[in-house]
Amino acid sequence: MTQATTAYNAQSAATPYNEGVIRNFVIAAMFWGVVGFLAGDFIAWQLAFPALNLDLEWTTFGRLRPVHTSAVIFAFGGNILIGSSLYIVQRTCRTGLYGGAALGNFVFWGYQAFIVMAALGYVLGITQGKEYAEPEWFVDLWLTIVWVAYLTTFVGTLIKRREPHIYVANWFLLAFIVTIAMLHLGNNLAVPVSFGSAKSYQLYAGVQDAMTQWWYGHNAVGFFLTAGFLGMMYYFIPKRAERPVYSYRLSIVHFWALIFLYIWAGPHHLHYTALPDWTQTLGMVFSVMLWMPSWGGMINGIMTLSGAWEKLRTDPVMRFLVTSVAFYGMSTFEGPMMSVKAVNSLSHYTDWTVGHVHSGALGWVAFVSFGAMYYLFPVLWNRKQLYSMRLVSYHFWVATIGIVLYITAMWISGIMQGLMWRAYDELGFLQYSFIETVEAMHPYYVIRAVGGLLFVIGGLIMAYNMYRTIKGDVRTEQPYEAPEAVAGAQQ
Ligand code: HEM
Ligand code: HEM
Ligand SMILES: [Cu+2]
Repeated sequence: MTQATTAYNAQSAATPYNEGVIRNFVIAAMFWGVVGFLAGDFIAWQLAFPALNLDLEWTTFGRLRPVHTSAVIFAFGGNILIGSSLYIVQRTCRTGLYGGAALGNFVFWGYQAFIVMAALGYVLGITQGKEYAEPEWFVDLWLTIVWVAYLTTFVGTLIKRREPHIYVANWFLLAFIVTIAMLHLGNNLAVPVSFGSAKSYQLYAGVQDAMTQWWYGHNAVGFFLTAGFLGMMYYFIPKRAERPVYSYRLSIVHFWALIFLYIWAGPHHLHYTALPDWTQTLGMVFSVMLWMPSWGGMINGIMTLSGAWEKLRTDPVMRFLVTSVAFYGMSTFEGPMMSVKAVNSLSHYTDWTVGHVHSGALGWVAFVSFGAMYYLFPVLWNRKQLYSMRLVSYHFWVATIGIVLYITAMWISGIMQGLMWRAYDELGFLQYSFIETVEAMHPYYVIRAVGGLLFVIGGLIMAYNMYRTIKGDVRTEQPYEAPEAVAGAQQ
């Protein structure tokens, strides 16, 4: 350990960081992660074998699908985002949480209550039917209160910082918090039928409603699934690699470019709909431009490792972090390509979209979270090291194979689906009936579900490793037995 880090640790030991709250968020992320992955794999098997709908209204694909998407995005992703943002803001500002444990715990329990209310609602059929914004008005109101508390504790901590500079990770995290608040309010303007009723109607109608919904949906990707996780990347990769960010200037340039461009790209979800054509073209153009700042982020993340590439071999936690950035690069190349109208006319409504989603969701969002969580376990529970580096490595490979199976199956089935839908015979009739295209998907749905199963198994390996680390156990193993570089990086 260098002298500088020793000095830093001595100082941080004297600073009252609130870590109990962070520990809760990390445990919750692990728990909801496993729940969300299981739900995802279950609906994947349902698509392959419809009998698994069990003929009960509560267990149909239609009701369980939003349980999956909300569990992985808001419960798993949300908990690790809020948890690590409150960790990062304290460390980089060298001060404790504004509002202390009381406000932090309110945010924690309030957020869990939101998740439970949302999920129960879906299973019971209470939904406003907007993708990624399914919860009804009363759940939305509750989330608004919790989110304001979250914003308060984050900004309050920034304001009372003891470090003059606001580190760039906090810029991304603040952009995430503020923009999600704006999207949530804008997209959920609805009037309940009565105060006793769970049902509400949107203020907008028709194409305005669609545009508002995809302004929201697209920017939920941009600010929940991207900006927030970039904040995590900017903290955990340099920490774990023990090197500074490759280019601080690039981080600032791509920050402003990203937030400016993302907001305009929503119409790429509504190509060839009733949306005015110029709006679709605008969305397409901004999406293609978005490729550049996205790759700026990727380059910055990966190049931070320059001079320390051997860590990819020696440190499986680093492997998670860097692979996640590579997947980020891949999905942000695929996205702009799919935004081009000619490509979208083939990909839209097909499994290609689902494959794109999961290369971003599994490869980027989940992997960067896994890396951050493996970093945090020993730090938050005051352990010298993880229980087992070997298990981290197994998790990495099992999950990576799972992702590859998932996205390659979806590329093939998606493109096949698109081509079959547009195939005409020599008389000008459609060559395939819809059910024939559904039958053709079957083998790929099985492959995807097997890939998903591997991803779930990886999650369970991680949960076990976490449990043993918290208990304070250390597994005797080679070659990862407390290598000095790795143990040092965990301080
Ligand atoms: C075990 C891992 C996973 C499996 C097996 C899985 C499976 C599925 C399935 C079968 C669907 C429905 C696709 C359809 O309607 O045709 C879906 C949708 C979705 N999943 Fe996952 N998923 C997994 C993990 C994740 C994670 C970790 C995230 C996010 C962080 C995620 C985000 C989504 C989203 C956003 C959708 C909606 C996609 C769309 O509407 O195009 N999934 N998932
Ligand atoms: C430059 C970046 C990106 C662009 C331009 C982009 C573009 C697109 C396009 C064109 C679609 C298909 C719309 C359709 O035909 O219905 C799509 C869907 C989607 N993308 Fe991306 N994408 C990008 C990055 C990402 C990343 C990094 C993630 C995940 C972390 C992601 C998550 C999603 C989701 C969840 C959907 C499905 C929405 C739905 O229909 O439910 N995207 N994206
Ligand atoms: Cu989009």
